[in-house]
Amino acid sequence: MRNQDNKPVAAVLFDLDGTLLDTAPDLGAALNHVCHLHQRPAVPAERFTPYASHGSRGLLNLVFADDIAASQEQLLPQLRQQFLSYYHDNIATHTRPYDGIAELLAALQEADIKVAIVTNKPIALTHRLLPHYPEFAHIEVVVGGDTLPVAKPSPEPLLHAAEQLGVHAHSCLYVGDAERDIQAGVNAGMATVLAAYGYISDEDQPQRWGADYTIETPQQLLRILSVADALTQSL
Ligand SMILES: O=C(O)COP(=O)(O)O
Repeated sequence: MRNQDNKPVAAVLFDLDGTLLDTAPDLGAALNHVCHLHQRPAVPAERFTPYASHGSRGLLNLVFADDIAASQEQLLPQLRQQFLSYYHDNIATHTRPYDGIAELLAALQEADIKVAIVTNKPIALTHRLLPHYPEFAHIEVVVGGDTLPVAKPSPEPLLHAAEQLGVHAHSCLYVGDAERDIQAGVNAGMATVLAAYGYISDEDQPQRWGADYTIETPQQLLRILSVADALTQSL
């Protein structure tokens, strides 16, 4: 694949939740822990999974939106602390890379395409989570939601990752499953790929997000890279 300047892609930047890792089961368990503490019924997976890319606040809002609003946000820090404390202690119980991610990352490595992770997950939790998965061991550039003063949809975290990788933003591809991911990629001047296998809810209208490409499986990313033919033979 070539970018607007007809240059090959030098780096692929990935969102984490809903793109590389299926984190929803552990995030949902944290939500249900908070529900239990507050005597609320547990939320089924089909209800929380589409919101798993929206962070602790997005998930807590599924149950506690009215309470948070009625308390004028006073309740949020307590709920968030309860959520994050449980998640910290149970971060990699059910979380797994999506099928094909290990092969995709290996193929990119073989093709000398650099890779980084740009997530809105707090960086301390990200660094706690990633070592559970050996397929990410070679990824040195990881930008979290609080690495900089601003998070996605700001382009800054993506530009920071490109700088760390030593590549121009225009030669990067950003892959993510949420509107803020596509906005951040567009704002950063990167080509954008919507991971349609991730966490997308019925309220979302991903066809309006303006992604340059859409993939239904991680392997499909190779098809949209100029190296696809050579690499897919090695898969
Ligand atoms: O934890 C979040 O806020 C979302 O994380 P993500 O950016 O990797 O989807």
